[in-house]
Amino acid sequence: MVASPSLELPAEATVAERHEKAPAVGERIPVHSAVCFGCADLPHGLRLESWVTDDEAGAAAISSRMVLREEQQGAPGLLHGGLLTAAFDEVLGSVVALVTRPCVTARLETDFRAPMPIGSTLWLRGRVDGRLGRKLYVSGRAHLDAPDGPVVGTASALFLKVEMDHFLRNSRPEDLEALGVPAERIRAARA
Ligand SMILES: CCCCCCCCCC(=O)SCCNC(=O)CCNC(=O)[C@H](O)C(C)(C)COP(=O)(O)OP(=O)(O)OC[C@H]1O[C@@H](n2cnc3c(N)ncnc32)[C@H](O)[C@@H]1OP(=O)(O)O
Repeated sequence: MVASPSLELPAEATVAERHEKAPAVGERIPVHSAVCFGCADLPHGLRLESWVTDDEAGAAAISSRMVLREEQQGAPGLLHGGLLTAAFDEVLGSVVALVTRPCVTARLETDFRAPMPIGSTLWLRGRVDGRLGRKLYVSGRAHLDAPDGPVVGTASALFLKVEMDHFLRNSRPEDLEALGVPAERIRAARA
């Protein structure tokens, strides 16, 4: 499958290795926010669990697991497609965070290759294919019921490195303050 032009890895892109302070191969990636729909242990969340994995080329890579639950149906008995895209957003965002942070999703393309029955487990993989300036090019695959099970979905995405100001300007002030950001700093970013 050919990615959309803006998702194609440019020839000048370089290998994106893990940051020296990122978790090591085999380590679990911690929940990055207690309210995250993707990784936090919330009743309504995806509850993805992720681990750092090895990569032949030395690029940042992760493996993730997600159990498909009753309340996630689209067609009867099958996973809602948007939730696979949400799962890829989390997995690819998490792998990018091993290289640099903060980053946000600019573009994300999902290919749905086979239905995903409720009750099964998705094993997802994410890899940073390359970096060029602020742009991180990533790809992912979802396997059914085993890390090497049938491929049910693939994704390509572009993430962009942003400054903390992105959140200081756009997140709700009360959420930032709950994280300990001084109100003064929030006001200054919005002035
Ligand atoms: C520890 C953390 C773990 C995280 C895991 C969870 C992951 C969840 C991640 C998310 O879901 S983030 C939420 C969803 N994304 C957003 O809310 C982002 C909303 N969009 C924006 O804020 C801005 O559009 C964005 C920061 C992405 C870009 O604005 P900028 O002003 O910084 O970029 P600019 O427009 O200058 O473009 C920079 C380059 O990127 C390119 N670009 C920007 N948006 C693009 C796009 N959508 N598609 C393709 N290319 C794009 C643009 O063409 C340009 O290319 P060149 O440098 O070659 O000229």
